[in-house]
Amino acid sequence: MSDELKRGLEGVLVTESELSHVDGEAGRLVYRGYDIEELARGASYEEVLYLLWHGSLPTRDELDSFSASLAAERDVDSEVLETVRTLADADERPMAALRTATSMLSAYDDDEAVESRGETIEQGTRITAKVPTVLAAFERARQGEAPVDPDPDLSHAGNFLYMLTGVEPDTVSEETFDMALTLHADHGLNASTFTAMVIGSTMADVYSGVTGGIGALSGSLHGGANQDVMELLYEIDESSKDPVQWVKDARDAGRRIPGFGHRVYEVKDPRARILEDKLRDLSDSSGDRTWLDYTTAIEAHLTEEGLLEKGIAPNVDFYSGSVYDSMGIPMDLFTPIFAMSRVGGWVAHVAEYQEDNRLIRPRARYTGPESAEFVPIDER
Ligand SMILES: CC(=O)SCCNC(=O)CCNC(=O)[C@H](O)C(C)(C)COP(=O)(O)OP(=O)(O)OC[C@H]1O[C@@H](n2cnc3c(N)ncnc32)[C@H](O)[C@@H]1OP(=O)(O)O
Ligand SMILES: O=C([O-])CC(=O)C(=O)O
Repeated sequence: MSDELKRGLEGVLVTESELSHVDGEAGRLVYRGYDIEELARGASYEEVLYLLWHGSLPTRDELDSFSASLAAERDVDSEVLETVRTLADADERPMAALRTATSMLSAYDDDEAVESRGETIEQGTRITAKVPTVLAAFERARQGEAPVDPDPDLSHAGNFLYMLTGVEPDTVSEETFDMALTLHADHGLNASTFTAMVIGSTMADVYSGVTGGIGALSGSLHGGANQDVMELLYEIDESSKDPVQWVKDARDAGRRIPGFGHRVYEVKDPRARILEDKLRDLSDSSGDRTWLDYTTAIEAHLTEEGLLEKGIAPNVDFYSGSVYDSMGIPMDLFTPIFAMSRVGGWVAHVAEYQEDNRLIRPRARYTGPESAEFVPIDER
């Protein structure tokens, strides 16, 4: 047994996976061999889910029946929606509300235990289908509006935007959102996926894994960074300072820049490249270049400062927020939207790992005293 200590499990291999490969040196991401650029531009989120869960890209017929099975599971029990409203009234943060409601969904699922890959995928299908309904209902409740029933004829992306606003989205918004879902669907053993896998490795149900995944994703070092980036951009805008000066001051004050740095990528994240292109398209068509100008100026400055040379480059969270903001989506929904996509990856990894399951249980090097004399409470 090795006594080498790897803090943060950096570089530690814990399993084999056929799902996604993050090539940190080349800045390349593939899902089951397919380049993320090609999938983002050519495949829908439903196709990507099918690929991750079933091993190959679907034919048209396979996609139609898969999409229909997902759409058929979108309805959420009224008691869960009632709780969602209570959470919105209590001003709960959207990620925390999503975590609570996802956990509650299991009470309305008759098949709680999962005993095979097929059952994991079936339960995962129900959760993946219901998460957008919960999230949209939460946002509607915050706006004092009733939830909008899901529309089974709309795509996963289109239906979410519809449930959020009550209006069918235009093609550009639907395609942009669908692309964002594809980009966020999976990413090797990131912290939230590993969390879901650890939970799955005890043979707990999928609700537990997804609930844990949402909790892990919410933090500012992980998915929470997309909201932090947007807050930073608004802070710059409201300060009326030059973005480069703002970043210089932030760096002088020892602040980390959210949306920069990654445990695996040593170069710019390929998803950030794609989202930057999308932001450019959206800015060109709206004529508002504010976020594009700020983000590109910050990136150029940090490159000049030598951060990129040190391997601290823009990650997916640096450009995603500006894209969502350009679509009129509230800032604190960015991380829940990340979760709504990543649930597909969590389910895929749990299903894959459980096929040849081994309980995940690492060790800590004990540094406390070996022997301490116990003193009863009243004598301390
Ligand atoms: C979807 C995602 O989860 S993508 C990541 C989203 N998170 C963020 O964007 C938050 C900002 N980034 C970070 O905090 C980090 O880069 C992490 C947590 C993502 C990865 O961190 P780690 O692999 O643990 O690297 P670590 O924290 O040890 O940083 C290594 C060095 O880079 C520096 N660094 C890392 N990120 C940043 C940053 N955003 N801004 C400035 N410096 C940074 C650290 O200060 C450290 O420098 P040092 O060696 O001189 O002390
Ligand atoms: O891989 C990681 O550590 C974080 C990340 O980019 C993701 O989860 O998408």
